[in-house]
Amino acid sequence: MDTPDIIVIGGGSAGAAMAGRLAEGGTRVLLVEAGRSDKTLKSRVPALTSSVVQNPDYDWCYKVEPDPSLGGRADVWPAGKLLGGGSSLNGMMFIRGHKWDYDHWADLGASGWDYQSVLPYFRRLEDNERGPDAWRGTGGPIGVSEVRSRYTITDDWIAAAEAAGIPRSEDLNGKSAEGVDYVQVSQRGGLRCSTARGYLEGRDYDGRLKVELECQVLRILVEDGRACGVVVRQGREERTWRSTRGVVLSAGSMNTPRLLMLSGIGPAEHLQDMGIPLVRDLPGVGRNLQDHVGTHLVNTVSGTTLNTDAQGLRGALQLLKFAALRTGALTTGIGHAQAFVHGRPGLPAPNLQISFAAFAFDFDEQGRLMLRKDAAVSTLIGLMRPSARGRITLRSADPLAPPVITHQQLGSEDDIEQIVEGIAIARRIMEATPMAAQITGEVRPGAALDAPEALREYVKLASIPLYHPVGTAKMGAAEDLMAVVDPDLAVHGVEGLWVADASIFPSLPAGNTNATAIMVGDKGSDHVLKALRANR
Ligand SMILES: Cc1cc2nc3c(=O)[nH]c(=O)nc-3n(C[C@H](O)[C@H](O)[C@H](O)COP(=O)(O)OP(=O)(O)OC[C@H]3O[C@@H](n4cnc5c(N)ncnc54)[C@H](O)[C@@H]3O)c2cc1C
Repeated sequence: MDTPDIIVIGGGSAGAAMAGRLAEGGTRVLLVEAGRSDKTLKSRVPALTSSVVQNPDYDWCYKVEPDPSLGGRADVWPAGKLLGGGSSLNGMMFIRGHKWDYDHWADLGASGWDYQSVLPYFRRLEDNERGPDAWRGTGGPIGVSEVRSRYTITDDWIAAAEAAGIPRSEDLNGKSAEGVDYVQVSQRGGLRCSTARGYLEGRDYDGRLKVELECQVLRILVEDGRACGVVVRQGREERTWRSTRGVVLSAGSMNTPRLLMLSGIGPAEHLQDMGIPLVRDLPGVGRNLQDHVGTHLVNTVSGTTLNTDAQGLRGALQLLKFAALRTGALTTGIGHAQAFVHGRPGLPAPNLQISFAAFAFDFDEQGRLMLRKDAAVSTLIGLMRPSARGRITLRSADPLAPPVITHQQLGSEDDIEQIVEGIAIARRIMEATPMAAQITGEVRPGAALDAPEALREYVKLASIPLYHPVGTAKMGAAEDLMAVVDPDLAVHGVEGLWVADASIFPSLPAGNTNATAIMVGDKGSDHVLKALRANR
């Protein structure tokens, strides 16, 4: 390909969708991805996810600053560094979020991103095993399937949740995102269906799409106020690639603000401190960082769970099952059933995601995460609308230096209180029929931890980030000084530059963020195509 029309930076959940759809729409696209190919069993076989997460060959492994709200812990935040990005290493839970979330985006200034406007894109991006209806789609690039690692105890958990008063949802991605149901996963035929697989694999769109791997963009070239190319590092070489119509930045919530700032687009004062010449003062770049946070309830149980299935001969049987039928333990994602609930009255939408898995992890003596050896289940109580807002800044002007990530997962006493309320709901499910008869113990927090104050302390120490960073280049109206892109995803004040990834979310949706990021890439392509047609 000669000079492309558009360069897309980052082939992750949103970027691969963006690049595929732009090429489908007649645009000549160069997709530049820092990571390697996702065509490896480690990514494709669902249960091998743990071999890519926190593996620097496939993961950016960002170390955040010590978080005072988590007792000063400095966690490592994983982020996909391979084609497909997060969609190639995540837990594969496929969930869109609540109607209210998108109507709220529109209220925050993202006009044209209300629920009715995003729904057609959620439908067109998926190939839903449950079939189509007014809310769900078939024939799209992303396979959405039922969990193929089925355990009776998951059915029992759903029944117990109903007995505890949580209504059964027909489809949490359908008419109502409230109640309890099985998880759906982004898989096709028992293998992970990343955006690399869904939008790119085996397709070059009649020569209109070229993908460069292991090629890290160092900065975006802006000349006379217009984005016209990128400076990249491939191997030891540094080079410049130009495009005729512009650049789409889809490098994810940590790298998108980093690249904007390295290119002179961001808070003027910070750029001056870093010695980077200012191209456009946008104070919102890197601000508004949000992430879900959650705490686990872990129970030992009688009967079979994935933990016991992973041992010895049973483990061998699971291997055979996977090889022959693409079912069983090796197809597991991070959750098997889930409930979206209102933890307290008066909320416009559920504030808690309670995810159940028919397995549980523990830490070994070196502090590494290991599957427990006994039959155990885990319930993750996730806070859907945490109050904290963090920040991404540059460490230096060195484009290879990791960014500084400053965040407090638990931003207020009320955040902690909501999780404590969620633990009470999760415990009530375990005490309900038919779960109660199978519970042999509570490992975490531990039955002795019952008093509210003790539980609050537990939440502060045991909560974990859910790896859903969003919002660091937020979309908003022109009059919102902290908005980085407008509702067409165009960067304020720079021609020919768009952002499409989770960084543009004005706020967190209720649920894991991959499906929403893909929707942003897919819908975003229509905004870019519209702009290209208008400026012909
Ligand atoms: C461990 C983990 C588990 C998760 N589990 C789930 C789940 O079960 N369900 C769910 O819905 N969500 C889950 N998520 C979240 C979800 O995967 C992300 O929200 C989503 O992938 C974000 O998409 P994105 O397009 O914004 O960024 P990404 O998918 O991260 O894409 C960014 C891409 O840009 C590339 N890139 C970055 N910088 C450069 C550069 N300078 N030059 C070139 N390329 C660059 C990256 O390598 C990457 O491929 C999980 C995330 C993680 C990390």
